[in-house]
Amino acid sequence: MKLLEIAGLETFYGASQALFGVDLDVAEGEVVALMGRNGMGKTTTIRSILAMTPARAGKVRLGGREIQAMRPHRIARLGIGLVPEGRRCFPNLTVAENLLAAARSGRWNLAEINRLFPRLEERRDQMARTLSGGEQQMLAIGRALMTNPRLLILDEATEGLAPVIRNDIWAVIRVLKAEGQSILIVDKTLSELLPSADRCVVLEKGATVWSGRPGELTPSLQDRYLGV
Ligand SMILES: Nc1ncnc2c1ncn2[C@@H]1O[C@H](COP(=O)(O)OP(=O)(O)OP(=O)(O)O)[C@@H](O)[C@H]1O
Repeated sequence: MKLLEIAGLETFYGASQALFGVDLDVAEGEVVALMGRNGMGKTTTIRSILAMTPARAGKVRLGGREIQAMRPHRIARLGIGLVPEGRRCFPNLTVAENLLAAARSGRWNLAEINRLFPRLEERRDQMARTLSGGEQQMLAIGRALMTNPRLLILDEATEGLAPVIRNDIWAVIRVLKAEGQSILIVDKTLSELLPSADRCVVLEKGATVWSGRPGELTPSLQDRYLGV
């Protein structure tokens, strides 16, 4: 069953069109990599799924229900957890307060997040603004999971982080995948992204131009669609 279905998405920033027909599906339990060079529309697609920048044409369905005309907070409540680019948390709340502020009942609660991210438990009473970049990213992922989303969306979750922290984050993504969490993920490091993805969707100039399994994304396709 398809959890997320996007068809013919077109999105504008003012008069400037950014998306020209994005098609994308995420099945239950699937990890889908949303790919493409800089500026091809990955973040805009994510913003349109959540109606942060609403689409002007096309359909977005979550669990079969059309959501493109809904407000962002309502879409989030229907079960989409976003880890946005730039890892926004409440700087003047503690780690535990940040997590609890996002809580909705389900598999993920404070104890389970602490088990997933032992570093967050060690820092539970620290203000979020005092965390390192990597810890803030863990907190952002923890916050999204605390909403117990049907679909988790990660936009450049490992960007700018030290290798050891990136490894921790990829390990968590593998745990989530093994548990059947549906995930839509944008990440620039193909060597880390491809082994975790079930399927890839490639955007070029705001439109879907290729989709398939990671093993089908040959070096020549990578060069054509993702090379610099
Ligand atoms: N706030 C904005 N106002 C106007 N144009 C924008 C805005 N944000 C993005 N765009 C434009 O929309 C297009 C798609 O950008 P988007 O950020 O979605 O790409 P991306 O694939 O996520 O790129 P990156 O990998 O650099 O984050 C680009 O041409 C970009 O310049």
